[in-house]
Amino acid sequence: MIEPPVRSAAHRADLDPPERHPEAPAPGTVLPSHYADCVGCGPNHPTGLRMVTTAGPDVTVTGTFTVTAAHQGAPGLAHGGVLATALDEVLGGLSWLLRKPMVTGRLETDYIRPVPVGTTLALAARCVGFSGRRMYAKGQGRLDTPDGPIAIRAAAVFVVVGVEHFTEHGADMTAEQVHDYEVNP
Ligand SMILES: CCCCCCCCCCCCCC(=O)SCCNC(=O)CCNC(=O)[C@H](O)C(C)(C)COP(=O)(O)OP(=O)(O)OC[C@H]1O[C@@H](n2cnc3c(N)ncnc32)[C@H](O)[C@@H]1OP(=O)(O)O
Repeated sequence: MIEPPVRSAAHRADLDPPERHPEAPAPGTVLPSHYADCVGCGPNHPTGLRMVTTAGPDVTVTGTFTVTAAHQGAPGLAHGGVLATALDEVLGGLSWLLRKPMVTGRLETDYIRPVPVGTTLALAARCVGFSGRRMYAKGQGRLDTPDGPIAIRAAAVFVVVGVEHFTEHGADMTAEQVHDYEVNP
């Protein structure tokens, strides 16, 4: 039997408010790729999304993703899982402003409009608040411009983790490299 998910990314009213870290990159700063082979932002990934993300005010991030033939599901249209990846990446970028390593615990996505190959999605993410280690966030993607029609929306829970999450479960990652993320965005 396949069990359905047991949790929700809908945020409660009593969250601790998001706090932009005092050393967060200034609004307008282009955020670096956190890993050169990342499918979301890595410049070395052959068919990755090559996303570029930018710090916004408060605890917000914007980003762009241009859909290519490598990202199709139906002919000429973006695959839904790829679009979820784009949302995951821009939401994950909130880590840079919070200066906390975190991983996606839950990602809920509404697909509102088809996204044709050649579209540049204008993505945005905002931290809604915290409950313990859980960071609640919301995101959206608009067609072609930041005021274009909304194509996708997301609600997400990220879970704050220690560096051992990456050093124990991942590859090619030392605690010093993870520390670099914390001090050298
Ligand atoms: C400064 C750094 C900058 C870096 C920038 C990088 C940019 C990155 C861009 C990349 C973007 C891409 C990013 C990616 O793609 S990240 C890759 C995809 N995600 C993963 O691989 C995560 C896999 N899951 C796990 O490793 C564990 O299950 C985690 C670590 C998540 C929790 O296991 P752990 O044993 O540690 O903790 P816990 O089980 O005691 O739970 C702790 C708390 O969390 C709550 N909880 C747990 N799961 C969920 C859930 N699903 N929904 C809602 N809540 C959840 C739980 O109820 C509890 O709350 P409370 O009961 O205490 O209140």
